[in-house]
Amino acid sequence: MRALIALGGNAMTAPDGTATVDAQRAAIGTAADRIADLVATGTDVVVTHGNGPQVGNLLVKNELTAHVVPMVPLDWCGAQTQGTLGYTLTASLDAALARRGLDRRAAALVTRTVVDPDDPDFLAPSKPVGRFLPEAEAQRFVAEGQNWQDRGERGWRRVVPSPQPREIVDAPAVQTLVDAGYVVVAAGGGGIPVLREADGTLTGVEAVIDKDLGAALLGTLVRADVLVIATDVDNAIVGWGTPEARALGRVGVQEMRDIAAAGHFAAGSMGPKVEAALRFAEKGGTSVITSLDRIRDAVAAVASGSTDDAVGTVVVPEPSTAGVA
Ligand SMILES: Nc1ncnc2c1ncn2[C@@H]1O[C@H](COP(=O)(O)OP(=O)(O)O)[C@@H](O)[C@H]1O
Ligand SMILES: NC(=O)OP(=O)(O)O
Repeated sequence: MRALIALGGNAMTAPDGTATVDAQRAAIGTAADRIADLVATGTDVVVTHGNGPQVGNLLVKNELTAHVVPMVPLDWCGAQTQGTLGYTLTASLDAALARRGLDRRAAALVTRTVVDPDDPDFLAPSKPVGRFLPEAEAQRFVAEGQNWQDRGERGWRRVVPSPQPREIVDAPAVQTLVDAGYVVVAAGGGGIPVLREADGTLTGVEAVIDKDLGAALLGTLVRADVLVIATDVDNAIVGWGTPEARALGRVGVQEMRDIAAAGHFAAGSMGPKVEAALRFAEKGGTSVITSLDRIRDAVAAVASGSTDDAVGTVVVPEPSTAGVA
């Protein structure tokens, strides 16, 4: 069994999104334990992770210090987050694997993802990054030409272009590492966005790819059996925030496409997770959207062919009646 685990914000920062070093280390330590539990079952694991808070914070640091040291572009900031988070994740994973007496090691790979220069998101940025601010403060930055969006209860957040991932340049290297027995950390932040020039060379582009969409593509390319999107809720919910809310259990791709088209999943949060789950399942794999604590049970349920709805929202290639978990 091969699993691609996509770690969400709660696995990378404090529950309120605080991205201090201690908060990140603590969250990543917990995530590493859950992943090591899965590795202990004999599953091959590739891990990918978000970088929204971290890359947004780096962008701010860049801008604030531009009068002292040279600015670097957003794709460099993304690469830096892959480095720092890869370093922290591999350290925590190695320790968690060793605590379980497993003779396995982690390796992190700087990963590039090709995007389309004509992607419409370059003109209408949609990816929230960095910290939340009250509207009045956000409007000051809007006046300076930045793009900010109202993200609901927690306030406003800066948005940057988020083109679709088209090709993961380093997928063959990920495949080689996982085949060799490594727990591989790859395509962090969806991968560093690059354009493929006419002569075949790659040029970085200022954007942040959605990590769940990157995970779906990488999962297909490394022939994962299951894509697990680990977040802070147990299921995708139909009627989210309404009295009719119900948790989705096992659901077929066509039915899930119809539910998504009806607008049940918010853009910038559950929306891309459901889209990623669908893309992976449409290529023949099984996708699960669940909470971090359930990843081992979710993979076990998929491996055994169980229809247990309690493991999360399971999107399967074949048609199925939408179940209530
Ligand atoms: N229909 C929905 N079902 C479940 N959660 C939803 C839904 N719509 C929006 N959400 C929100 O999506 C959040 C998960 O997305 P996000 O915060 O982007 O995750 P992560 O940081 O783990 O990648 C949940 O905490 C929930 O607040
Ligand atoms: N790149 C990305 O999707 O990061 P988050 O999951 O942290 O938003």
